[in-house]
Amino acid sequence: MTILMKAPAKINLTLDVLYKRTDGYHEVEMVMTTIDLADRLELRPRDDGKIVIETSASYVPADEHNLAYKAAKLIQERFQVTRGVTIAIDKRIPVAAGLGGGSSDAAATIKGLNQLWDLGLSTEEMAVLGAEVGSDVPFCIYGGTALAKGRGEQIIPLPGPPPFWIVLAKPPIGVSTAHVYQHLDLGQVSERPKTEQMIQALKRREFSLIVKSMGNVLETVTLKSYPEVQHLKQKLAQFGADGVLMSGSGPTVFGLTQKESRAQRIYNGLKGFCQDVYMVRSAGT
Ligand SMILES: C[C@@](CO)(OP(=O)(O)O)[C@H](O)COP(=O)(O)OP(=O)(O)OC[C@H]1O[C@@H](n2ccc(N)nc2=O)[C@H](O)[C@@H]1O
Ligand SMILES: Nc1ncnc2c1ncn2[C@@H]1O[C@H](COP(=O)(O)OP(=O)(O)O)[C@@H](O)[C@H]1O
Repeated sequence: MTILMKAPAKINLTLDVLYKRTDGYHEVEMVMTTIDLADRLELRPRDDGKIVIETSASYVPADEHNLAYKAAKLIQERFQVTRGVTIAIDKRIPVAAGLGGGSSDAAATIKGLNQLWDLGLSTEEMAVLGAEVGSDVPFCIYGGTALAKGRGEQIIPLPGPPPFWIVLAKPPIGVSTAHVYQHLDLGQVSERPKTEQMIQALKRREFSLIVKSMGNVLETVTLKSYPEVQHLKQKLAQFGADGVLMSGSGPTVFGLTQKESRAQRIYNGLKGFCQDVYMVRSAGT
């Protein structure tokens, strides 16, 4: 039996950091939603007990550093599984971009192996396992739209937003999440995202209020280090995006609009300034 899984990317509609914890992580409050840009995973059973990663992208590790490998290894050990698996990853989500691609591959692996190895795990149990692989993995297990708290692993599902288009632009740099958190100075943050207002906006399915509530405190680090990220934000706004923000630790920025024709105009405009531009639908319902 071969299992096929879709591993979608996320964007952060809000990302607030409350304080730095004694364990080195940061206490966060963030609203995340799934978008229609996804890696494809094929999970093929192996009799030799090995975990083998095959990937189309040369810049993604094909060894034990791959988050899908880590997820499979964790499950093998935790449930004393003697069977192996080949995980073929068709990489479509930009890497080290703030879109959670690796986390989503790990989540898809956990869900896929739950089927392939008949583990009978609930969503909650899979999310707890996922948190051992990375802070964003539990959200990817649930998918949809959710408030994430703690270091990101505590998931409170939220109603999905009304449909909208997202234009993503990724400058040709990779940003390390650890580096961005390390250099965050909460004293420098003057504007916080309106998390509670975002939750209300989602409950009321009010696009204009969603746009007004967006914010990401990690922009204070990434925009300072990489002026091109700020430049792309300005271009997204200039070409007509209603809400513009950096996703996660960056460097990908996104613009939202409800009109397909406007999204197309923004996409065409951005193409003149940036090689990596995507136009996708929201998928967080
Ligand atoms: C910033 C966010 C927003 O969604 O996403 P990305 O930009 O990576 O997509 C997440 O908080 C990223 O989650 P994830 O990428 O899973 O992080 P992890 O692997 O758990 O941690 C990587 C490193 O980031 C720092 N870290 C992460 C989460 C957190 N709440 N506080 C932290 O300080 C720690 O230094 C940690 O060693
Ligand atoms: N399956 C995977 N897909 C992408 N990157 C991966 C994967 N496994 C491990 N990585 C590593 O994780 C790092 C972060 O990748 P990614 O999850 O794409 O970042 P982000 O969460 O910022 O979008 C990269 O430097 C990459 O080398």
